Amino acid sequence: MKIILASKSPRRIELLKLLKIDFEVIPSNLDENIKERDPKLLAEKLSYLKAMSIKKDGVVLAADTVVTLNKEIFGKPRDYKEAFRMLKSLSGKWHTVITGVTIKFKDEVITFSEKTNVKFKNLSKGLIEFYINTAKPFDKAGGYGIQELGSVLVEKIEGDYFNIVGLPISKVWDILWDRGIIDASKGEINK
Ligand SMILES: Cc1cn([C@H]2C[C@H](O)[C@@H](COP(=O)(O)OP(=O)(O)OP(=O)(O)O)O2)c(=O)[nH]c1=O
Repeated sequence: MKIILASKSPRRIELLKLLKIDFEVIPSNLDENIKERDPKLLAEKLSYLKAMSIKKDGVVLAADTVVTLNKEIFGKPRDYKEAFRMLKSLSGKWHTVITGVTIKFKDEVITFSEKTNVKFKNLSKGLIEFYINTAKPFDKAGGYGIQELGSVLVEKIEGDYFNIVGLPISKVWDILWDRGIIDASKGEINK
């Protein structure tokens, strides 16, 4: 069965490539403005809506990542000011990155979410300014990307690194493997 990744995110494409499976990319172009204040439910609902918006036959995989601090949700910053405010409030604290995932099969839909905790260093004004001007993190939840220059903002993490980048690939793998979507015969000797 063909796997369809419903995402325009270059990071998700790269992460799914790590699994060495064939897939097609069809971005969902969903309007992400929905009314939901609970971060976990928001990430799960958006991933569900993204998956459901793809009408083509196949196993559809979609995800949504949000950053949350004390129940406040940080999506993608609209501009410099908002990115600065986000990074300033994340400075020196633990926050949580939640990625909601939906996998739609022919007769089953699975939605779940994965949480990873991230502790930021104390960030000086100069470092935050340098980071925003250099990395321009306006397409990233929370205003940073741990996989690039954002790595220098981070002191430690607790949980799945790949979940922060946008897809908890180990859990996604288990779901596909358990349902026989991955061609296990590839692992046979001499094949
Ligand atoms: C926290 C964090 C987020 N991100 C990214 C992952 C997501 O691409 C983005 C959050 O936006 P999303 O709305 O989850 O995804 P998207 O709009 O980029 O792509 P699509 O809806 O088509 O799948 O932030 C990083 O790349 N690194 C990080 O460290």
